[in-house]
Amino acid sequence: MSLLTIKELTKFYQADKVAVDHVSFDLKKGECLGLVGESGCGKSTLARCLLRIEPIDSGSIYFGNQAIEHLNERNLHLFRKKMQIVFQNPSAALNPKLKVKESLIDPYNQYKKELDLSYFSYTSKDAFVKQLLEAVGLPSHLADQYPHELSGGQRQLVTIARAISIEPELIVLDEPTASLDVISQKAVLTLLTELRKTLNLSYLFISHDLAAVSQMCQRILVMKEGRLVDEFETNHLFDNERHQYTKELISIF
Ligand SMILES: Nc1ncnc2c1ncn2[C@@H]1O[C@H](COP(=O)(O)OP(=O)(O)OP(=O)(O)O)[C@@H](O)[C@H]1O
Repeated sequence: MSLLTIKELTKFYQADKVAVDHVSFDLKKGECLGLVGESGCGKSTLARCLLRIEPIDSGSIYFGNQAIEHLNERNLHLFRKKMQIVFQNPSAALNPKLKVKESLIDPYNQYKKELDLSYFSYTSKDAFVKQLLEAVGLPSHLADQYPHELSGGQRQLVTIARAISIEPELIVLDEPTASLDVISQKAVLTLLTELRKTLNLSYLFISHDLAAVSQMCQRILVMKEGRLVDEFETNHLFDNERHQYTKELISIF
């Protein structure tokens, strides 16, 4: 069953500069779908468009059976709680003036009226924050610290804890390990794989790193200059019929 279906999505920044060009794909429930391509090819723009963070110029976005491309903010609220994003730079994603526990509780406060949590349970703010930190392997004392007191890897784990706190159905991971050292990268990817199974999540995993994508994902989309040029099951990565650009990406990974 498709969780997300994108049809002919197109986004211009200027009249003559297309960032996303008639992109179509679907993401199945429970899947980790990879999106690779070089810097500037339009990956992040596509992510922001499909989450309705940015307006689109044409095309359709279906979450389940519901077209969401024209919904107003009020009607989008219900869908926003089902879709979360983890950005590349955790320092920019966390408010430096808020303690970790304040950042972690924010999505819960926004959506609590509509939430029906099955994995986490809310008895008190402190107990909820503790569960979230435990879920990503962070010690509970970090709840009272500020982002600048954490390492880059810890900060990214906090943004992941925040994203899973409302048990979304889909998480868009936009280069979630790009700002981390190799050891933290591996830890974050391992954690994300475990969380997907435990919380029954679906991921759109965006990266320029084909090695990381092929390790995490069952299926891969390849983007070049705003267009999807290749789409395949990961076990067909090395097949001969791969697009020339995919072969170029393979040769450098
Ligand atoms: N807010 C914006 N205003 C104008 N042009 C933009 C804006 N955001 C992105 N672009 C342009 O759109 C194109 C796609 O950018 P985008 O950030 O989506 O690429 P990307 O594949 O995610 O790159 P990276 O891997 O470096 O993050 C680029 O040419 C970029 O310069």
